[in-house]
Amino acid sequence: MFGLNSDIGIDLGTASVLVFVKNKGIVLQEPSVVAIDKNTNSILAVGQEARRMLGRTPGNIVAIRPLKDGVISDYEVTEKMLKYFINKTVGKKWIFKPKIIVCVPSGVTEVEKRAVIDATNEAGAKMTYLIEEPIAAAIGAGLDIAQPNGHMIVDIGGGTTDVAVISLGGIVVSNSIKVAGDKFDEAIIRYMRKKHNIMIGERTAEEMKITIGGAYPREKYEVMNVRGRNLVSGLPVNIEVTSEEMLEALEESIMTIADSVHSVLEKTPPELASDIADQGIIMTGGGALLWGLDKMISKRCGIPVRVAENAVSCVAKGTGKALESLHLLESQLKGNKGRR
Ligand SMILES: Nc1ncnc2c1ncn2[C@@H]1O[C@H](COP(=O)(O)OP(=O)(O)OP(=O)(O)O)[C@@H](O)[C@H]1O
Repeated sequence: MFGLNSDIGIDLGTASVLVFVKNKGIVLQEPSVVAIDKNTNSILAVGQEARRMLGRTPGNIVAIRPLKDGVISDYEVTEKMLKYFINKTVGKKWIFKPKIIVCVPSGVTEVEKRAVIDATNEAGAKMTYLIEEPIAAAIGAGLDIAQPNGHMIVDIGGGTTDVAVISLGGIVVSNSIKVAGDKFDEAIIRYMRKKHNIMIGERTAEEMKITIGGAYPREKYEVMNVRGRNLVSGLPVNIEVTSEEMLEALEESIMTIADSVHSVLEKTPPELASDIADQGIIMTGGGALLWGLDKMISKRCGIPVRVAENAVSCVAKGTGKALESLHLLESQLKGNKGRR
């Protein structure tokens, strides 16, 4: 427990949830997965423990990812998951309920924003504020976004890729697409089915992406032994897959992301575009760690690209920093009072 009045920042992601507690830093990082007993509708596990059950549950148990494409797809389960993580980080007994800042992708609709605010309020917030992911990512990456200077952030998560040009603390041009880490995994699953007649699970696909996946040719081939089920015989098989094959599997999704960056650059006012050309593009989010993605985007756009330090935790860190200056931001952030 972290005291009786700990305001918190939450990176409520499709793949993972990170919680930042004021004066403590990031105290929780867990997968956004909840395991539920269908017979009793009770929660069996949340986070890491529930993730281990994905694809491995008997009939009465379902392991659910309640967010899809960066937004809430199962409201009730999201609320339960949030409640669990909030209790885990600030304890169950508050004298004062915490103020909570939650990140949302830049393209979300008013209805989607409302769902995040309501779920967070129901989970126990005194007041919920929303911050756009690229702004949080930029702050977390250590950029001084308050200056009249253009920065480009490409935040690649599990469900969404947010591309934004930021200046004077606000977003000038942006684009949010539903192509990110999850789509990479789906592309690998499709590739394995088509090319090798093998069915693999989500977790295997993610492991392949992290181990041998890439967006740019490597100097030396990497090989991975992959286990799946042969679609013809129905039996388990082992095959070797190379990093070259992964380039083919991921090409379409990678090009969609590179095109999105390119199109935002095309719409960027010239002064800001020249700032970005000087300083380079900053990539954040877990998806930014895909091998060679920075090189690939740099080649496509002709601008240097670098992956931020601790790319996965930038958004949560930025949310935390916003929390520290909540009194200054209160008028800018979209807020809503908790109901209880
Ligand atoms: N080393 C790596 N190489 C490639 N992909 C990676 C690596 N590490 C993590 N990822 C991918 O990053 C994605 C998760 O990133 P992150 O935690 O930033 O997403 P999120 O904030 O939950 O999602 P979103 O912002 O879209 O809601 C997953 O698809 C994961 O597989």
